[in-house]
Amino acid sequence: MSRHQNLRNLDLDDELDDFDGGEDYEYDGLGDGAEELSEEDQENMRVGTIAVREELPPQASHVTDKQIREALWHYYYDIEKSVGYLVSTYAAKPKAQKKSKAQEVKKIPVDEICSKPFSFADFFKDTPWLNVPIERQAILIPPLCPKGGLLGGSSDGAPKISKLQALAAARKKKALEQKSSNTGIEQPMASLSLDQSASGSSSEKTTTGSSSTTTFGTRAFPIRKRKDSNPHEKVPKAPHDREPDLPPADVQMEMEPIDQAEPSAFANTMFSNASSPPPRRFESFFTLPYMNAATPTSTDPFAGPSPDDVVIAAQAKAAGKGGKGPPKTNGQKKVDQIANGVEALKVDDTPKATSKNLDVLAEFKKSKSKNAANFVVIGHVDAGKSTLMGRLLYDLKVVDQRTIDRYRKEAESMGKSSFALAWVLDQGFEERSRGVTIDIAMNKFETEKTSFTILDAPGHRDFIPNMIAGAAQADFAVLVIDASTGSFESGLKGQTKEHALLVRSMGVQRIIIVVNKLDTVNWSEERFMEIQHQVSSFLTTAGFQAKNIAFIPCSGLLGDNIARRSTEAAASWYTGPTLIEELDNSEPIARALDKPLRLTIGDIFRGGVQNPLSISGRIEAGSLQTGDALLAQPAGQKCFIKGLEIDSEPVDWAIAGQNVTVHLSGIEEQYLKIGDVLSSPSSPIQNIKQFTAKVLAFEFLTPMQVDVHRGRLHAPGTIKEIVAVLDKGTGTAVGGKKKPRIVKPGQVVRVVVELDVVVPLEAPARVVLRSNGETVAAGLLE
Ligand SMILES: Nc1nc2c(ncn2[C@@H]2O[C@H](COP(=O)(O)OP(=O)(O)OP(=O)(O)O)[C@@H](O)[C@H]2O)c(=O)[nH]1
Repeated sequence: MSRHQNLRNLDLDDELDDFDGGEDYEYDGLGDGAEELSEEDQENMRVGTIAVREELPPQASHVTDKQIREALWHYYYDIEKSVGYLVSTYAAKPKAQKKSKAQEVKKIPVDEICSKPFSFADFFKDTPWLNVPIERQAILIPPLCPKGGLLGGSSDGAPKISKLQALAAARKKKALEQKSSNTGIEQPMASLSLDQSASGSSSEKTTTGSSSTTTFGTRAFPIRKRKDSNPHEKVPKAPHDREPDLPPADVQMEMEPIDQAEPSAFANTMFSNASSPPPRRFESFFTLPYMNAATPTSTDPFAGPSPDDVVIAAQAKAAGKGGKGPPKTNGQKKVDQIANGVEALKVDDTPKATSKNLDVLAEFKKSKSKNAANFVVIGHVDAGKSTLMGRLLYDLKVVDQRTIDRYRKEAESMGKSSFALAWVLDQGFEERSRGVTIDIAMNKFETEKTSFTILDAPGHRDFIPNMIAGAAQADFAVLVIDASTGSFESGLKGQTKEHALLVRSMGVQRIIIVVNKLDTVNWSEERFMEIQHQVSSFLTTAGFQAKNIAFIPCSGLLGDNIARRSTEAAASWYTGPTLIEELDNSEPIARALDKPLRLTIGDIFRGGVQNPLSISGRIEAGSLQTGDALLAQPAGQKCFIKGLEIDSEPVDWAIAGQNVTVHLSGIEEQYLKIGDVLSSPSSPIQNIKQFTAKVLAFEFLTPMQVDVHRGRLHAPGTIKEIVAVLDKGTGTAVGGKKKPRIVKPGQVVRVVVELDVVVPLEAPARVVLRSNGETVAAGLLE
């Protein structure tokens, strides 16, 4: 196995067992010192060097062992490629072969060629008439589209004139006309005027130039409509508004008196002189909406105050500052009046905090509300997570029979009948058509003691960020394992381990393992025990305490051991609790009720009539009530709570652990994004650009670029420094003062991460570091 395969097949358990305490090591496979290579690599290198040496041709015999080793390293011990590389790089190039006589070109002195008189007969002597050898024939490639010519079309058989010719002809003609100054002479060019073209027979117009005839009528390609150069002049239109046929653009320019474009302000300033005709006013062309006859017009566009000046002056006046401005015109006064009116109409929309000033903690104690617990459902793709939760909701009558029947019908029509239960959670079209969960699905159900929120996380590795968002809100996890033959094993290599490690490193302590799809292995107790054995040893290595791990054999599809005990005879060996019983056994979770408010935005809703801007999320710490002021970070914008909802019911207050919808006022939508944090302005969360965290490495870590995830917050950053490798048990630094430059998977390290942007983060936030789509580490801010 090469070093690369080694890395891919790395077994975390073995790595943890082999871990020597985090000594530094530097890896330079290309150094001469073979001691830096693994034993396997050294052996590969030795055998490879001998093999390459044997394969090398004599002219490459001078290649050194070092060069051979470099080539082997580069080509992953591929002998053939290494030899090829060495020969092409180091072997002496074969001397240029002597050219054969036939190839030799006889050099004829230039003088000789030039002095010889040229003879066509000689030149074509080997190509008898009409029998030119194929290799000497020219190939004519017809143009893909009709050749572009003058605007106005082709000349249809008549000799074509170029643009330049047409222009020259027109100029010549004009000059002649001027010379003759005979007003009675028919001016042929006048026939090209727009008026004429519009009124005459439109299909064919003939113009006779001094030397050529151009037919406008048959167009080989569409012409671009030429803008009427004199828009204020009314051009009689042909009946039915038919577009007149136009002459070539450049010819037309000669014929018509051209409305010159008005020089730019810059040109006017630079080049205008007294003799220049006064620039034409645009007002004569277009009536602009804000112009009327009463508005005084001036030839100097900058003579009066600009619209901005008008508004600024009006505002200054309204504020009582601009009393001593220059005398104002009637028009300006009018504008001022309007501006003042608008100012007077302006409503002060600063929301008034109509708080009931409740003692939320006392209200909470009084309310005797049930325990609230969030759990995240994790596991490898297709382990049956959504089906299991759909079944759970169905058996608890949270979802009715009619809905399930409808899902079943719809799923059947898409050829995915086995996904009907999963559709209770997978609501998106893509999720349903692809049969995979993409985003976190939130559903609620209640047992006697507890009100649960299910966070159904996607199993697919592409959606790990969504899974992280779910894990960040979870009090405990339900890990679903597909027990069917082969699936457990592939799941273990896939997301089963990654998910379990992620939730643990994010602070989740309790985990329930659902050994699912046991119906596919006929409820084999042996299979269950085998899975239990392997998974529990992995979980304890990952840091879960044995007392916080529970295993339940289930079939999500059929509903065995979920809300009811299995009636299968083959499953009679199991006498433990059902999944619901196990969930209900969970101890109440201690909440940070009396800490400052922290609410991470999980979703943003906009456009409601009564509540144009609302957010939802889980209160991580503290409490809030209607009328409270909030601070949205990182934007640093203050806002107010207009209303609160829990489970779509309006409430006056909410407390840590609850998922809440907050209707906001006093803030623009642009200041809020998913992952932002709402806190109380008196104890705000700080925006930071750098943090230190204690993380568990899942992959090799070096100072490298990473994406930092905290719930739904994602931000790019860099591991700036690996401060120390830590002892997993005690958390103290090991390996002396020397800072490690690389961290092995399985090591716990303290790292300093610098972010590209400021984000609201504080200890002990759970963070996950990802790189190139892989989770590389996860842990807690210090
Ligand atoms: N035989 C059997 N099949 C099951 C069971 N549970 C789920 N399945 C099937 O497994 C397939 C995948 O189920 P899902 O519930 O979509 O799996 P998932 O883990 O939610 O998938 P992702 O969310 O995409 O990771 C579906 O065809 C289910 O019908 C079970 O207990 N027994």
